[in-house]
Amino acid sequence: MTAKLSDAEIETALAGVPGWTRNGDGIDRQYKFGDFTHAFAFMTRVALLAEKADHHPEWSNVWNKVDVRLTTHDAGGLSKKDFSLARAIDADE
Ligand SMILES: C[C@H](O)[C@H](O)[C@H]1CNC2=NC(N)=NC(=O)C2=N1
Repeated sequence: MTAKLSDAEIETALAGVPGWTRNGDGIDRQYKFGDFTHAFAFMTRVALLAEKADHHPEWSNVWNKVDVRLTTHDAGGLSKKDFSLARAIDADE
């Protein structure tokens, strides 16, 4: 079982993922690209990172924008896995 982080732990972890915003039990970030194909290529890369981590985003895509939300369903809130995947996504940009 993945441990749910406390508010204090979340605040500390947020410092390591600039650009992400906490909203309730998740963290959110919007990515904008030059066009749809670049947005979709990003989604493909993230899909591979998610599979490798066995931790998957809640996300939507409209043309050149991708809205990503990370939360841990098994924990019912934010866990270390969310911040780890956020860092992996941003390291891959
Ligand atoms: C069985 C599988 O390992 C689990 O369902 C994984 C898959 N990906 C997941 N992704 C996210 N965001 N939260 C989870 O709790 C989760 N659990």
